[in-house]
Amino acid sequence: MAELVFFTGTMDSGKSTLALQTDYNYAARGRVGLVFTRHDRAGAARISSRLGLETAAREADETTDFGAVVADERRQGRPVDYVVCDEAQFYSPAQVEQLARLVDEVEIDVFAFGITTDFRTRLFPGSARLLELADRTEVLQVPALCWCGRPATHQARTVDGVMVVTGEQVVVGDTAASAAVVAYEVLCRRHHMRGMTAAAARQHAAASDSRLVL
Ligand SMILES: Nc1ncnc2c1ncn2[C@@H]1O[C@H](COP(=O)(O)OP(=O)(O)O)[C@@H](O)[C@H]1O
Ligand SMILES: Cc1cn([C@H]2C[C@H](O)[C@@H](COP(=O)(O)O)O2)c(=O)[nH]c1=O
Repeated sequence: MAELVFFTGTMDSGKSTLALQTDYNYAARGRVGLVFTRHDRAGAARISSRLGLETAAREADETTDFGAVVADERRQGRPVDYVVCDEAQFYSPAQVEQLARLVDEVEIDVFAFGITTDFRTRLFPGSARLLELADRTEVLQVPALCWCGRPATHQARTVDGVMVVTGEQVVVGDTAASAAVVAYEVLCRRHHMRGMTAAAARQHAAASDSRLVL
């Protein structure tokens, strides 16, 4: 029985790595898949993992109709056994519905990978639809950690190192501290709600130390 599975976790929890592994393992057994992504950090039509793997993929944009793409492949005599969708938070709810129909009507497995919430802790529309429709939602097993050591559950956006809570929902970026002006940091809920990034915690600690000295 085909399934729609949503693999989720914070940024940096291994989703793209798992997407690439999933495709590799299915392809190794002779199954034929289509691999999609949207707005990967490495650029259009790429899937990149922080473990160093990177591969070509099909870029899904807002006009992509997954049902039509699969039908087209089949018309040209190419079978499609499964579909891998990375950065699925960026897909529209309508596109997630197309993926669900591929599972139900064409018996194709769909493996979607993405974060659930944005930097304001609000669901991405595509992720909300995946949570609503998936046969299974799997949370990645090795969590990224907040600076305090708790498993991270949310991601903060920083602009020039300072956490922000307003802005466009979609801004492609990385968790690396060396990243450009806009970067992301994974946090536990407690520290996200307090606006306490690692840098803010260090400043807070330094200010407390200097008060003790005075
Ligand atoms: N040098 C490294 N050695 C071991 N594991 C690493 C290394 N660099 C990154 N990773 C692993 O890769 C994970 C991030 O993988 P990635 O697929 O890019 O995540 P996501 O797609 O969820 O953002 C990290 O949580 C970490 O476990
Ligand atoms: C929180 C948040 C993230 N993004 C972007 C930043 C990255 O380009 C991707 C997540 O990639 P990953 O493979 O899970 O690391 O999403 C965004 O656009 N808006 C946000 O609020």
